[in-house]
Amino acid sequence: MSSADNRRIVREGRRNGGGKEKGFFQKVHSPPSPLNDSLEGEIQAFLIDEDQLHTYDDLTKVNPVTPSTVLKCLQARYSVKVFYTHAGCTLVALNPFQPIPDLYTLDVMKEYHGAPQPQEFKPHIFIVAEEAYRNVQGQLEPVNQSLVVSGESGAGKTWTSRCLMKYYATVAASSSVVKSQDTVERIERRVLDSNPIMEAFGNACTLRNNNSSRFGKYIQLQLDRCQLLVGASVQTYLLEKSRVACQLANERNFHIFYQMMKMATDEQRKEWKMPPGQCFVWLPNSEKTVEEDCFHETVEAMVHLGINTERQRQIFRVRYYSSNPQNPYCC
Ligand SMILES: Nc1ncnc2c1ncn2[C@@H]1O[C@H](COP(=O)(O)OP(=O)(O)OP(=O)(O)O)[C@@H](O)[C@H]1O
Repeated sequence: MSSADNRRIVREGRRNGGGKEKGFFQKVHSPPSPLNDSLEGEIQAFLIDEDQLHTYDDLTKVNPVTPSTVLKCLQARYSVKVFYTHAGCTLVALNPFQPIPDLYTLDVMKEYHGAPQPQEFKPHIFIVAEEAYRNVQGQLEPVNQSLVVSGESGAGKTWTSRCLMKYYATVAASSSVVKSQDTVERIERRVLDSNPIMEAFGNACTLRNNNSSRFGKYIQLQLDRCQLLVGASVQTYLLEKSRVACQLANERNFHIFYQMMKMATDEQRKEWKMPPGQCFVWLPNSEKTVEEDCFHETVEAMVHLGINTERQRQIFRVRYYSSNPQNPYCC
């Protein structure tokens, strides 16, 4: 998918614990008028049927469309563990903040991919993925597709992007094309392996999110005329470089530094001049263990992406200015 001939937007939402107190539902203050009275009446009439609110799988069907009716519907859906809702051509995804294993299995992917009309299934990120995939095959010429994933920090954008990449790495893979089987498999693997690398070098633990992306990314997946994945590229932008030198209290530097510090072999420590137990002022909160402190996974992904040992050594080499006995970077 690339430039914007056809765009769908996935909007991510954090659920703030809900409730008016936290601004999830905000009352609109406006002077009383007959029009406002009748709108208020319509809203009340709509909301009275509380048991039905979760059944609205498209927010355009909500009537009247107001912040309170829309948010009440989303809240009702969330409370029955339904996390996706259409809003016309946009999909609203709420973050469940817990694993929902059955929602993203291979079988579910196959179901959406194989369905004659996937949009008739219940709202899911795989509907968006599948529609874009089908739209690539234009009537005359292939048509580029774009998916925009937006939302506040912690809303689930990284998660959703991973889901989309997994989906395409699965459905755009071919088991029937013998000639390029190896290549295709390698490309799928590489597409997925780009995630742990980008997250190790570009994500950090923040107050809002243990695995917060500190950069934006534009991922391009390239398909051939048979709709098979043949290439991918990632452009990154606006990396929060200042985090290397300076982090907010209770936040951390980029994951990669902690991964190196915690998981390096004796040989690597020697080479990187990083004795065990040494701590650095610019690597605060290293005692906090996050799931992402996984150096082996990063290195394995680098190998799959063709980054050889010598290149890895260049990347990981730590510059250590030992000439200054009062080195400000160590504590
Ligand atoms: N659909 C989901 N199912 C289970 N967990 C989810 C889902 N969406 C998000 N999460 C979890 O919520 C947390 C925050 O999600 P994520 O890192 O994707 O947010 P983000 O929008 O990319 O944030 P940031 O802008 O800070 O990078 C992660 O721990 C992620 O695993």
